[in-house]
Amino acid sequence: MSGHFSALLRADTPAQGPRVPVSVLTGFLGSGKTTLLNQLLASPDLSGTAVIVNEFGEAGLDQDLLTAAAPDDVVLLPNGCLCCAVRGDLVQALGALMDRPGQAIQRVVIETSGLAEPGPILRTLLLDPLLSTRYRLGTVFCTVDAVLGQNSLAQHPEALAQLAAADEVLVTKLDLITHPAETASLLNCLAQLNPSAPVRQLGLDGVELLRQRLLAPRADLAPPPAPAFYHPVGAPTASPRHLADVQSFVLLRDEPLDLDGFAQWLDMVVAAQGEKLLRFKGLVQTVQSPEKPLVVHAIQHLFHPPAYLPAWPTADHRTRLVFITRGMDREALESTLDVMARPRRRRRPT
Ligand SMILES: Nc1nc2c(ncn2[C@@H]2O[C@H](COP(=O)(O)OP(=O)(O)OP(=O)(O)O)[C@@H](O)[C@H]2O)c(=O)[nH]1
Repeated sequence: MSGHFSALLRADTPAQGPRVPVSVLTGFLGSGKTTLLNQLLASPDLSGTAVIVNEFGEAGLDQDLLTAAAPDDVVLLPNGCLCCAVRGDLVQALGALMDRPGQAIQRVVIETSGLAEPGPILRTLLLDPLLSTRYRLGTVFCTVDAVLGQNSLAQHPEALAQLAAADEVLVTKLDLITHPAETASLLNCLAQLNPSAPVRQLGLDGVELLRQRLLAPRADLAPPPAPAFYHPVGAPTASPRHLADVQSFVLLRDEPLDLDGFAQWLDMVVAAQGEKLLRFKGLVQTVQSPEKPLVVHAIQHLFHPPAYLPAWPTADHRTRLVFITRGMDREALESTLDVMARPRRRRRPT
């Protein structure tokens, strides 16, 4: 039986056992969601946690970067933003998780895309007749980057919507702040924009606190009335209005890239078009270390230190460079990458 009517019929059946909490981890592009989840999932007492990862773009990398999770416990919903194109997929994924054989799911964490507006996702979780008999909303966490967060809130309405939806705000990357005064203005801004959400400045104890919240989420709540930023029930929600000028694409390369050439190319890209770059992440196969993928992250114009994974997470060893941009020229990126990062041929001695 499938379809809307049968879903409603099944929803009349009393729920079997307690409902599984679904926490939502949102936060703007590159604010540290995957990093945080990896730290959390390394904890043995969080086994039984299923993770639904949504990425904006044609090819996600987060499932490969979530190294601490058991592969079967990660469901990837690529190619869109959970609040728009793939909401039906979310309902389906949650349904399938509940029905799957093996160890029962204890909790679910949804990592939204960094461009998702969480309101419609929360509405789906709370109001979908089938889901609400089996799942309940846990905590909505929002990560905010201590360095770039204030700028993102000012520039990107998606970041504001994410903050507004949060039950708890998690400030990440405090280690990159040299003077505590630098965060004062951000904290003030967060308190004004969402006064009801406690702000946690994430250090090691912050992750521990989060672990506790996932193990013992708040009590089973009746669905609250829809806040103003939710779409009214029945209204069309599929229009990705906020994403109209955002493009995502992935550059794939079968051949290993020259590391120095790749680094120069990336520097050039950021120098020339950095203001159009929202997010870049890549798994790179280099000529110098083909067996270990180099993980590269840039958030807007800011690079994080690149790191090598000990091994490729899957059999796919191709270089994958994921861009999320507002108006970057893909063709120019493709052609300059090929010129600058092409493996250098050794000259034969004459
Ligand atoms: N120094 C520092 N770097 C961090 C911290 N948290 C995350 N990062 C780095 O920030 C970059 C982006 O982190 P991710 O965890 O991928 O961010 P994300 O929010 O999942 O990114 P999207 O999925 O693209 O939205 C990576 O290079 C991380 O290593 C932190 O607390 N301190």
